Amino acid sequence: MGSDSKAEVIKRAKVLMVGAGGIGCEMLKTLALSGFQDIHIIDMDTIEVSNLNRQFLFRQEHVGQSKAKVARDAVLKFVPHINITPYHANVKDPDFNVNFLKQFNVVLNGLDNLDARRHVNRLCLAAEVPLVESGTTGFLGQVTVHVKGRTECYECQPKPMPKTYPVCTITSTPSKVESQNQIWAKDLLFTKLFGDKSQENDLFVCSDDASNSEKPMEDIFKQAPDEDPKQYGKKIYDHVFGYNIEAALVNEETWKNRRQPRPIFLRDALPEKLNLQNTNPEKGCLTDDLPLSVLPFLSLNNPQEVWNLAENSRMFLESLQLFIEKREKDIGNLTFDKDDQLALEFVTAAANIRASCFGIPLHSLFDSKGIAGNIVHAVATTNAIIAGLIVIEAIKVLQEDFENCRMTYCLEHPSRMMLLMPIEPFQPNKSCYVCSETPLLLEVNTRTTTLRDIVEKIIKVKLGMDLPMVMQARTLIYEAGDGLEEDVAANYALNLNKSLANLPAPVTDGTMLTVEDFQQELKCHINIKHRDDFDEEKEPDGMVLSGWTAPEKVHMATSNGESPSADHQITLEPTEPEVVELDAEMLDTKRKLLATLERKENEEEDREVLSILVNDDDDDDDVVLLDDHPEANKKLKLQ
Ligand SMILES: Nc1ncnc2c1ncn2[C@@H]1O[C@H](COP(=O)(O)OP(=O)(O)OP(=O)(O)O)[C@@H](O)[C@H]1O
Ligand SMILES: [Zn+2]
Repeated sequence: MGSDSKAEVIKRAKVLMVGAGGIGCEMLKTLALSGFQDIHIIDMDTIEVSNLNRQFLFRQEHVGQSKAKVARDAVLKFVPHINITPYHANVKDPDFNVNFLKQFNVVLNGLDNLDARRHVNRLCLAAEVPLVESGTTGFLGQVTVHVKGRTECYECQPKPMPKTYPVCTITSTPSKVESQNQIWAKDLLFTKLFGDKSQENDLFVCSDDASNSEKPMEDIFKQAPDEDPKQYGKKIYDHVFGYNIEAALVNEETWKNRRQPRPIFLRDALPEKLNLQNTNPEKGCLTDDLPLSVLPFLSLNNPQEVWNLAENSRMFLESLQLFIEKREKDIGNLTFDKDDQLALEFVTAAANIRASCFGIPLHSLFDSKGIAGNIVHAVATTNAIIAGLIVIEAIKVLQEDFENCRMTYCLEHPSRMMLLMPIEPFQPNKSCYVCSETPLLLEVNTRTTTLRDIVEKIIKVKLGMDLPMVMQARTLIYEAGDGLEEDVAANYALNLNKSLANLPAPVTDGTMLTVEDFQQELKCHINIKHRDDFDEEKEPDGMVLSGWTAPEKVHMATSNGESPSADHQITLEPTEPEVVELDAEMLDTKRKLLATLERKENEEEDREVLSILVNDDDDDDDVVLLDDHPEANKKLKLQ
């Protein structure tokens, strides 16, 4: 496609979009309006009410339907004569293998988790298809370009662990991102009970049982004047953790690709005698000096402790009751504040009960405070800008104009008068175990560590392989998968429980293991180094893996979802714009910041795409206006 004109490459391109959420909806619209004719979309999710505020291709009547399919139908309404092929599926399904990917000219990610991003990165490397990767968190975002052999791959550099959390799908599918339950508890339930009651959300959904009740559904959250607060609390409990979950289960489409939740009713969570026990603080015990709290009355004094389901259930009921009895005048005006002790107790309990429904880890009050206090709301405009930049980069890739490809960071505050910071893509990292053959090093006690530890904690979790095969020299010591012969599977099961040194082909100091995942077409080598002792605090796994891109803790709040894209280079600290400049100076010499005032050859073309994404009638579509700039209204050209 190299020497062809832009219009031609766009017309002939076959593109794969992964993710039809916040970024994905914007991206599909921009692709279609830019002239792309053949677009495939994979998304495993169904539409939630909480998506509607920014995933503008979806409407209320689409709730519960496949995102990929509804996005296709919505776009075909305004661009009817193009081909859009939706797949309501997980990109990790074996159908989307390397051969499937090879049919595409470019892959565009609009994902929200590290796991799927790593998987797509590996498929793209194996299929030799360029990848444009993206992520947003609030006002921050980034687009990066990954071309095998030319630029670093998505996994060449460590990924920061986000300290902030996106507002995610908070209604029926919190299977991956644990913070989703905190968001659900504070933004939906807390608000519904104690804040703006008119807020529209999925909480009204009832199972048939509940909807048979005489009261209209809206009334469920309203406490009747003569209603006992305890009874009211029990009713809310059963509604949100029992009937709502039952109702969500009805839509089989939603659970096709994920684990089903279990409804929890109060009678199952709390033995009747505890349920009846009146722990609610006697009015005399509560003084104005102390913050309202249920903790002392339930003897839950350690904020680091994770409460069990019964404790969470009691906390839920007691804190709700206390709100009603002691803070009646605030009700209707409250928004969650992590420093409001009672609110935090309520939100922690509600989030944990919901996590129990979904079989995901619960959090202590302490952790919950961190999570609930650090949630970043998705900003539709950031998604639109990022989607536009993805399309701009995709076009450069299709034209094989790799020289001009840029990784672009969207900042919250201008730095060097720029809100969009373009950076030349980096060279591949020669010691990346994903895109180069460099072996990893694993320090481990080979006498005490089992093969299972290595497979689960290292190969699956750290290296992100799904169906690994492990070889010691020529001996196959483990293989995952369903189609194994019975005796072979039994043999591997035995191996899993053996320590490394006791395997049929012993793994000891100096051994090199070969690990391969056929689906991802990823093979890597692990050199084993025996070590007797490990620091329990710093090395709790009893193993140290070097040479992989471990998550790093940095200040940046990144990514559309739980993990960021390639973003290790810059510390985006909104209150200190100069940080960008300082950090940039420390970058490799090849890593240059580019002055965006400089007009580029392809600026005219980029402008067309940007005008689609900004979607504004005025002809300033191609510019970014900077806040607080001394030269008011000075306009910077986007590169
Ligand atoms: N493994 C996967 N296979 C297919 N689609 C995936 C996979 N992982 C994530 N996705 C999709 O990527 C999209 C990410 O979009 P986005 O971050 O806007 O998420 P969301 O769940 O729609 O919204 P939010 O999380 O902000 O509430 C989602 O629609 C999600 O279904
Ligand atoms: Zn790499």
